[in-house]
Amino acid sequence: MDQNVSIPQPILKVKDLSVMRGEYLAVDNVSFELLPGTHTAIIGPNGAGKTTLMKSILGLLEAQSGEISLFDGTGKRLKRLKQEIGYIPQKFPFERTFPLIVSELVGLGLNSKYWWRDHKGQREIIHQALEQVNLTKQAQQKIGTLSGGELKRVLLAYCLVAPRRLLVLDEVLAGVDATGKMEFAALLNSLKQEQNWTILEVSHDLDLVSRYCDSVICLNRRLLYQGSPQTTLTPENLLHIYGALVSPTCNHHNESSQLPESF
Ligand SMILES: Nc1ncnc2c1ncn2[C@@H]1O[C@H](COP(=O)(O)OP(=O)(O)OP(=O)(O)O)[C@@H](O)[C@H]1O
Repeated sequence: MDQNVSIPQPILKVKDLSVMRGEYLAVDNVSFELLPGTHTAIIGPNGAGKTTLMKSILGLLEAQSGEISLFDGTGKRLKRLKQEIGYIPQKFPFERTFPLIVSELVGLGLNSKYWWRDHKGQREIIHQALEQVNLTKQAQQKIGTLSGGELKRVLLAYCLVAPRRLLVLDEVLAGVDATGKMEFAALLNSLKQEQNWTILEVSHDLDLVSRYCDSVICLNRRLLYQGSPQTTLTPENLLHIYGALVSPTCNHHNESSQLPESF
C-alpha cells in the first residue's frame, strides 16, 4: 500500500445524536459524517427535524444525547474554528426599516482574519463577494427594500467575504427563481471544487439535489437513507420518506456541464 496517499478525514462527525424540541424528540439517534469538499443535502418532509439537526450541529440547540465533532476541534479551538462556518438560516427576521445597506451587511461577515485590512482592502473583498452573487448594483440599497431572493444572495455574499470550510444552508433556495437557483448551484459547485468548501444544505428541491449534490441524507426524525442521489432518491425510498409518490423530475447527477459558467 502507498504510504504517501492521505485519506481525507471527515470535517464533521455526528454520532447517535438525539435532540428534543420541547417534549418532542425531533432528531432520533442520527449518525453520519461529512468529507471535506463534498456537497450533502438533507431532505425529508416538513417537521422531519432537518432544521433541528442543523442548529444542533451549529451549537444553537443543545442535544439530548450523542456527539458532534467539528474539524476535530474542542473547547477554545472549536470556538475559533466556528468562524470558518458560514450559515444561512431558513428565516432571517429583521426590522425592515433598520437603516443598513447591502454592503454594510455583507461586511459584517468579515471575521477577525480580515479586520486588520484597511478600509480599501475590506471594500474590495465586499465588492468581490457581491460580484460573485451578481448584486453589485444593489450595494448601496437598504436591506429592507430587497426582494426575498436578493436577500438570500446577500446572505450568501456575507458568507463569502471570509474563508470558510463549512457552509450550512437551510432551504436557501426557497423563493429564488429558476435562473437564480441554477446560478446559486453553480456558485456552490465552484466553491466546492475550487476552494474545497464542504456544503451541508437542507433542501426540498429534489431536482437540484439530484443534479448537484454528492450525497443525500434522508431524514424523518431518524436517518432513513444515506448515499448518492442515485441510490437514495429512488421511487421506493421517496414513497417511504414522504408517504406519497414524488420524484425528482429526472436523474441528471453529474451533468455539471449544464452549469452556467459564472454567476
Ligand atoms: N421550539 C419548539 N418547540 C416545540 N417543538 C418544536 C419547536 N421547534 C420545532 N418544533 C417541532 O420539532 C419538529 C422538527 O422541526 P424542524 O423545524 O426541525 O423540522 P424541519 O424538518 O426543518 O421542517 P420544515 O421542512 O417544515 O422546515 C417539528 O414537529 C416542529 O413542530
